[in-house]
Parts: sequence; C-alpha cells; structure tokens
Amino acid sequence: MRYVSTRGAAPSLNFEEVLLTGLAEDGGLYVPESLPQFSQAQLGDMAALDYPALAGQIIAPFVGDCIEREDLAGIVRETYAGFRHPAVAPMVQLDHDQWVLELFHGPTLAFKDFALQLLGRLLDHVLERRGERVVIMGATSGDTGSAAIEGCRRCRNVDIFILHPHGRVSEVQRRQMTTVQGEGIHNLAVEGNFDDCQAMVKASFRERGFLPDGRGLVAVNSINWARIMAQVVYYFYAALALGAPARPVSFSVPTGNFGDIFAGYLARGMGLPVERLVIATNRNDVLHRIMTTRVYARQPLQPSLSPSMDISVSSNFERLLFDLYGRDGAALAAMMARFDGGDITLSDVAMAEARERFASVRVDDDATCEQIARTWADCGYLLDPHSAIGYHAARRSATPGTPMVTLATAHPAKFPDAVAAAGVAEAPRLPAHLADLFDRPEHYSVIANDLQAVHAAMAAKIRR
Ligand SMILES: Cc1ncc(COP(=O)(O)O)c(C=O)c1O
Ligand SMILES: N[C@@H](CCOP(=O)(O)O)C(=O)O
Repeated sequence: MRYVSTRGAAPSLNFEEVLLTGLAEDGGLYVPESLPQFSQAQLGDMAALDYPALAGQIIAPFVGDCIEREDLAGIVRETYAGFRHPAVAPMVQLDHDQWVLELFHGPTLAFKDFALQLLGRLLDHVLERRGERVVIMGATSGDTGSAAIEGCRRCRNVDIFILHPHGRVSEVQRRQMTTVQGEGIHNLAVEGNFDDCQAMVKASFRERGFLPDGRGLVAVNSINWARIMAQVVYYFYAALALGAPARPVSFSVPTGNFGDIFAGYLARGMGLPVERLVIATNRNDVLHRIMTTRVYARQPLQPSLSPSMDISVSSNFERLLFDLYGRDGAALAAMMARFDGGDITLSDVAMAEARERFASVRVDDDATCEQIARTWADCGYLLDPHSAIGYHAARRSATPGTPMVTLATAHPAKFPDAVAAAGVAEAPRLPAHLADLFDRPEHYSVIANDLQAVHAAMAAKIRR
C-alpha cells in the first residue's frame, strides 16, 4: 500500500513512513493511493468476528508488508484488551431504528483511544526496530491530548508535547492530561484557541529547526493517517452487527476536525453499505455552513458546551476535497493556498457529490442540553454533550427502515458541567481508574500563543 499527498507534490510513502510523520512535505495530508475492497461474501464472514479480529482484518491491507501479520495481530489484540467493555464498542438501542455506538470504554473515555492506543503500540514497535527516537506533537481541544499521552506514555523512544487551549477544555479533560507523570511527557497550555494550537503543529512540520539533529517529528492528530485507519473499524463493527451487508446502515457523527466521519466515508468506499453520513456540528458550524452555502471559511471560535468540537479549520476536510476534485493534487494545492488567504467556494459538481454522501445538522448549546435531558428522561441514558449533538442530528436525519447509529464519542463524566446545565441532577461518575483524578498533582506550563515560544520550550525539554 502506498500513500500520496492531497497536494500532489510530496513523495509517496509506505505505511511505516506515513505513521512516522504528520503533514506531507508539500503541506498536504496523506491518503492511500487506492482503498482496499471487501466483497459482500467477505463482509458476511466478518460479521462473526470479535472487535480485535475484525480490526486486524481491516487494518492489515493498510499496513501492507511494513509489519509482520502475526505481530500486527498481536498489537491489535493487546490494544483492545485494555478496554473496559468486553465488546470494546458496544451498542445501545435508544429508539426504534436509533442506536448509539459507545466509543468511550477506552482508558481516557473518548473515541480517540481506539486509534491512539493502537498508534502508541505501532510507534513503539517500529521505533524499537529502527533504533530511533522521535518527538511527538499534538494539538487538542480536550480529548486527543489525554488519549495520546495515555497511548504513548510507555513508548521508550518518544518525547511527547501536547498543546491545549488554556482554559478552554473541561477540568476533567485537563486533569486527564496534566496529571500523567513521565519524563518525556509535556503539556503546554497555549494562550489561544484550538485552531492556534493545530496551526502550530502543522507549522512545525515546515519549521523543524527546534528539533535535535535528525530527530523525526510525528503527529498524533488525525492528520496522521494511522489515526483515521483505526477509526474505520468501528463503522464495520456496528454495521455488521445491525445486518450489513444485507441491510444498509446510517451514521450520525459529532464532528469537528472531520476525521471520525471521514473514516465512515472510507468504510463506505471499502464496500460497507452506508446509506447516510450525518455531519453533526455544534455552534462552531463551519462544516454545516459548507454543506448549506458551499463556502469554506474560518469563523471566530466560540466556546461551547462541547469543547472538543470547537474547531474552525477542519483538517480532514482536505482529504474529502481531494476526492471531490478528482484526486487532482495541483488543484487541491491551489485551493488550499486560497483558503490560507481567505475562503473557498466549492464547485457545483463537488457540492452535489458532497451532498449525495453527507447530510448536516447544526446543534446549538440549548438543543444539546434539551437532548441530554430528554434522552435521560425517556431512556435513563446519559449522553455527553458531543454525543447528544450526534443523537439530535440522528433523530432529525433518520430514514424509516434504516438503522441510524450515533457515534457516542465521549463518556458524560468528562463533561459534568454540561450534564448539570442540562438539568440532570445525577452527576456522572468517573470510572474507578480515574476516581482520584482531582487529588492528583497537575503539571503543565502556560505559554504565549507564539510558535517561536513553543519551539523554544520544546527544544529545552527534548531529551538528547
Ligand atoms: C468527544 C468528541 N466528539 C467529537 C469530536 C469530533 O471528532 P473529529 O474531530 O474527528 O470530527 C471530538 C474531537 O475531535 C471529540 O473529542
Ligand atoms: N477534538 C479533538 C481535536 C483534535 O482532533 P484530532 O482528531 O485531529 O486529533 C480533541 O479533542 O483534542
């Protein structure tokens, strides 16, 4: 399997090389040259597999011959053995044709664990074999950070730096990152927003002067292909459990950086019968505005009750644009250069194709609270604010007879303030392994919203 850049001017890479990077040299994102295909018969056989076995089968063609099959199967099995639910990604039915896929049974209680628990192990395996050290850099609006730290903290050959927007993540999210002790683990609270943090990570792939000689830089955000690859699996798992390939299934996905829903789009491209993919946004509705106005434009970020989706530059949308524009890297490079200087308007053809594949719904804080309260009252089921946005959008977008699966992307205990704002009296409890989270000492540095300051802080801490 080879991977090409969406901007067409960077060398193609194999899986191992893609894993060990972030942005391509030309500023683009890596995507597979072509997608593996699964026939109806293969999908039928896959329906009997448990989550780790299914993951092994789906991931193998993306990894190619970079990792021995047996080693990969062992890594995948070990990855999901650490989840707190035996099914790994269980589903709960909330209404006729309405399901939630619980993706919060990993160690940090968000869907990011599915990919970052795997990515940490893959990195460890590959770096140990190559005898190399790398610097890991990530931007987080709350969940990627803790999942990346948890996924990589046992890696022997990494220093990890996570940038979060100071004061703009929930207290539980912040503590999940800042209470993890370790020599190579560093949390930087940037005096800016998530877009600022993400822009710094991307810029660091161009300006590498802060790295010690020859040290590689690896992204843990969904710009790293390995993240997306791992997230494809749970679409298969859910759809197969609900009757695919004989029966099509729809998904509603709370969306910010467009990584999670892009994984669903790929699953469909690989042969899974996915009828509808619903983009569910919060008040930071850049993706909903593209779908309704054709214009992709940054907007000032407004804090919301679903802080992990407070994003206005939606990185993975570039991967979709690449497909919508016929995989023409030069056209994409020109388009993204225009976006850097302002905004872009999608062509009629591209927009028609996008609307054929995706629906979109914007859900504000009031509607989020109403959804949390109603689902609690009707079913005794507590949604976190991100999942509530997904479920609200799912209810508005359902087609009779087709199961609709909402991706429940985080555990409600990560967002007790949102749950209280929804009027639910019962405070969600953290699982036992995090019960003393508020007693653990925190370690982080507040830093100016300035790339040079961030690089200087990193350079001082990277182990030689
Ligand atoms: C809890 C939660 N839900 C939804 C999202 C949105 O996912 P994506 O950025 O892949 O669209 C995020 C963060 O990305 C998140 O942390
Ligand atoms: N919502 C994320 C933001 C980063 O998105 P990613 O999927 O590209 O890592 C977060 O919670 O940190």
